[in-house]
Amino acid sequence: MKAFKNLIKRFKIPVFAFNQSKMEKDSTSEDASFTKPKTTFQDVAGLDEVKEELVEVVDFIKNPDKYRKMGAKVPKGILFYGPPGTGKTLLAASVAGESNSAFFNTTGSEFVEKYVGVGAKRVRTLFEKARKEAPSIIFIDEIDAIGAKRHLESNNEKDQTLNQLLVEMDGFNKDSNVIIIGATNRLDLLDEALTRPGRFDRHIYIGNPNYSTRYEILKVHTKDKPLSSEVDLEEIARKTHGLSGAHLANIANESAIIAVREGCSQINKVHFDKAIERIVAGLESKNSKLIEKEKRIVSYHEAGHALVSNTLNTDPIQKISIIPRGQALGYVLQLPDEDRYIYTKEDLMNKIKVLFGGKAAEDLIFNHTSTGAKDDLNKITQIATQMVCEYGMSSLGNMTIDSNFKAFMIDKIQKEINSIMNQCYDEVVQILKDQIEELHMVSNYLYEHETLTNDDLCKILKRALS
Ligand SMILES: Nc1ncnc2c1ncn2[C@@H]1O[C@H](COP(=O)(O)OP(=O)(O)OP(=O)(O)O)[C@@H](O)[C@H]1O
Ligand SMILES: [Zn+2]
Repeated sequence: MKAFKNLIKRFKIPVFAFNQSKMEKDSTSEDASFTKPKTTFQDVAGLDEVKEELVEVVDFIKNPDKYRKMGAKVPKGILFYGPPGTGKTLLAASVAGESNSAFFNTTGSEFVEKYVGVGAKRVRTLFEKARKEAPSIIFIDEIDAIGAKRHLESNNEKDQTLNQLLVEMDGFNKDSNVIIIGATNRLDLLDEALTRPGRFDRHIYIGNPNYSTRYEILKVHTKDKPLSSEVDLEEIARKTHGLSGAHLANIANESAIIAVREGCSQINKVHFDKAIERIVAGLESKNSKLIEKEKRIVSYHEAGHALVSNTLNTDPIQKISIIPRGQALGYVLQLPDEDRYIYTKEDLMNKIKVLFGGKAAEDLIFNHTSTGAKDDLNKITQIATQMVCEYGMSSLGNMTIDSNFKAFMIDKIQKEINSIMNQCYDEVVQILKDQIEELHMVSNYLYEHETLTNDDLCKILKRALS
């Protein structure tokens, strides 16, 4: 038994999943306990853009006067949203660690009680305590448990709890130096009262990690573990597309446990493979070949969007990713250069063409389309319909067609919509055929790196020219 314990120690297998060893309990008052985490931004791998934003928050907590003198508004509420296990709690703890604040780690469901008034009282106590211990960070995980839209279900107790939270946030003394960080997997479920300016008004998306971030996360979680020399973390990062940071932490931990079980003194490649298999099998029955194939398809799909957008000189692409996000397979983040309210016919046609870029690329390369184009097709149909029925941009002439009229003209409308869509689609296919080499290059880049910025795209296209 002693030998086993020593092995556990050697592999640094944590007894608690969360970095408990880095936390010091300072208080155990039943209703509102807090810790002083030692977690820093260094414990959070990747997520550089998010950390950059949070550095400012940390500075604010440390030097509130500097900002107040300038009349700058205190950030009060920050909302992290995105899929589970992506480091939201870890980030909140690291803000507390970096700023040496008291960390109140709570969950929305803790406040939801059977008895009316109990949740509200808990919120009150929590804020009182946080103000007393300031600077403090109040972290509320699964904030949707109390902050879901109020009209969806009438629950007196929940409403009271949410109201109390709003009252506390509004009543914040400007000098109190308490920051609340909420986390949710579903931003869309939250009551607008919570997300409006002055409350949780900074929304930060935290998504699943890309290849290089997965590599960094693996490094963090194996740093104190004895790895045998043939273990290749880059290869493991490549194999774990679509997994979250929590999954990766789990894989590192699981492989250590397997190594202990097998009586080995180091963690080897086989241990990792077994651990990956176990974690992935627990998630879905997909085998890795299927995942690879999907990844190929999505890479071409997103590369198609990007190339068409670039060719037509529409709003520049900010970032493309093939990491699944919600229902969409991959996504293209396109930022308009300026806020626009008026679009010409050409603008709208271009929008349709960029949207067709994904489907056209799939058709061209694989000779068939996946279900991943559904979202694009929805948008295309909507724009084309508006062009015909609302903006007078078809050969039906300068007229708007309301729903009464539509029933009589449905065939004609359909014909116009089809003609717009076909014209756009054919042009897009031609654009992609003309740049088939570029399409392969961009797609390969995406497959490998999983994200692509506008700069990356420009570099690839320049290389294609030379
Ligand atoms: N970027 C990262 N760097 C290092 N470790 C990470 C990272 N992301 C996740 N982890 C690991 O995954 C564990 C779980 O992450 P965390 O609890 O912060 O996720 P979460 O987004 O709050 O999840 P949930 O939505 O389920 O509450 C962390 O304790 C850490 O070990
Ligand atoms: Zn698409």
